Amino acid sequence: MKRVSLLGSTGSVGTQTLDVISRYPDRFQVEALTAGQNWELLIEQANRFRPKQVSVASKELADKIKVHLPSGTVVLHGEQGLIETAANNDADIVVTAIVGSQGLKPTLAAIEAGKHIGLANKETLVSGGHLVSAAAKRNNVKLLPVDSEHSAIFQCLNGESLSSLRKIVLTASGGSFRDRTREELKDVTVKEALAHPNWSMGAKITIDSATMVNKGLEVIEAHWLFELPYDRIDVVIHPESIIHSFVEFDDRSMIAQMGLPDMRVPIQYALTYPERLVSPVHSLDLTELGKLHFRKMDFDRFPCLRMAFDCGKVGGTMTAVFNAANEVAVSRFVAGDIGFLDIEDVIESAIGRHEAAAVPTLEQIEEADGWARRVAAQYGK
Ligand SMILES: NC(=O)C1=CN([C@@H]2O[C@H](COP(=O)(O)OP(=O)(O)OC[C@H]3O[C@@H](n4cnc5c(N)ncnc54)[C@H](OP(=O)(O)O)[C@@H]3O)[C@@H](O)[C@H]2O)C=CC1
Ligand SMILES: CC(=O)[C@@H](O)[C@H](O)COP(=O)(O)O
Ligand SMILES: [Mn+2]
Repeated sequence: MKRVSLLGSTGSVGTQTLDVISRYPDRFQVEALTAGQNWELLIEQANRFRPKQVSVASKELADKIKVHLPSGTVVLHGEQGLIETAANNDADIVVTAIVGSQGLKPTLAAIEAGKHIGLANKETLVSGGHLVSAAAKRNNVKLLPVDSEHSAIFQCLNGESLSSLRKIVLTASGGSFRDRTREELKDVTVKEALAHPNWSMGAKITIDSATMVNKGLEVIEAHWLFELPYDRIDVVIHPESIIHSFVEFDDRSMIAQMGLPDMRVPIQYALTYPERLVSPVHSLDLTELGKLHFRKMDFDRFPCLRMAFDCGKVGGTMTAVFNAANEVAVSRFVAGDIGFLDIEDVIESAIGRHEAAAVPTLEQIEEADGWARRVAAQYGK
């Protein structure tokens, strides 16, 4: 029986993780669940999966839900609640399905407590990749990728010698606006940005996909997960999201992982690795599909991806600044406060003014993150 703590159980990855878990009641036990604001769904989940701990964003919400939970379920809240549910229980694996750099501290706490990580929260590695990577090694903890591209690469590298790996190639759908020119992006709406062509996901990552920030975060995530320099990480546009990523070896063999775009596949693989269990996801019929398409990445059309590569190469606190500025910019865009193209200007204004600290401590990362949030909040005011 594998015991699972799930941070962000009410979100897109969180609910799909519970869907996977519910199909294998003899294999999984839910140890802890956490939500932000969606207390009603959390109550439903807690009564179904009977975790020992739950956590919500605030004390107010914790007080509100107490009476609706199974007896014996401990209710926590805030940052400390996330850290407790990540580290202070009997979980074997913590699935980080929470959004944003707030995932960093609980992830580090889980690793220090010796728990394996099913890593969906890419912002964690973008903000503090070197800390997470070092802690995982020190504690002999596995970082099992949930992000579809990284799961794909992880699967392609199964049993392979990393010394003969030439490069990895992340595929990018191009997001909601992939066929629009920059001129046509000026007045796009939040509703249009939220209409991803292939994946149904939370709002923040869907906007990130449209700006290509998502691929930028994924490049940095891949740098830490697979310990590769940035010049051995490529990105190509693949509009169908059928090939989830691929790798090339020294002998020029390429191995790709493919399947219909459904997050339950990488989620399940992270939970059951190295086993492969039956999944409810439909088979991919390549004859029905007929063709797959690939295009060179256009860094002028998608400047956020160029910025992500540049920040990754600078390293230190620069990637945390990139991430934090983007988080604020996306919230402001969704709130109708700035336009779609302002997102890249917000990021540029923060990274352009930041003096990166190399090999930062957690405190330095938090400081840089907070600074970038203030700069991004002030943009245009
Ligand atoms: N969705 C996808 O298919 C994929 C997502 N990812 C990554 O996985 C992560 C989650 O994405 P996704 O599921 O789409 O996001 P969602 O927005 O759907 O879900 C986010 C989750 O985080 C919780 N949360 C938000 N703020 C807080 C807070 N202050 N305190 C505690 N919990 C909080 C939300 O709670 P509530 O809703 O209750 O407020 C919710 O459970 C992201 O890092 C994303 O980049 C990676 C690959 C694919
Ligand atoms: C499902 C998943 O892993 C997302 O990160 C997805 O890949 C977004 O797609 P694009 O960023 O390629 O549009
Ligand atoms: Mn992805």
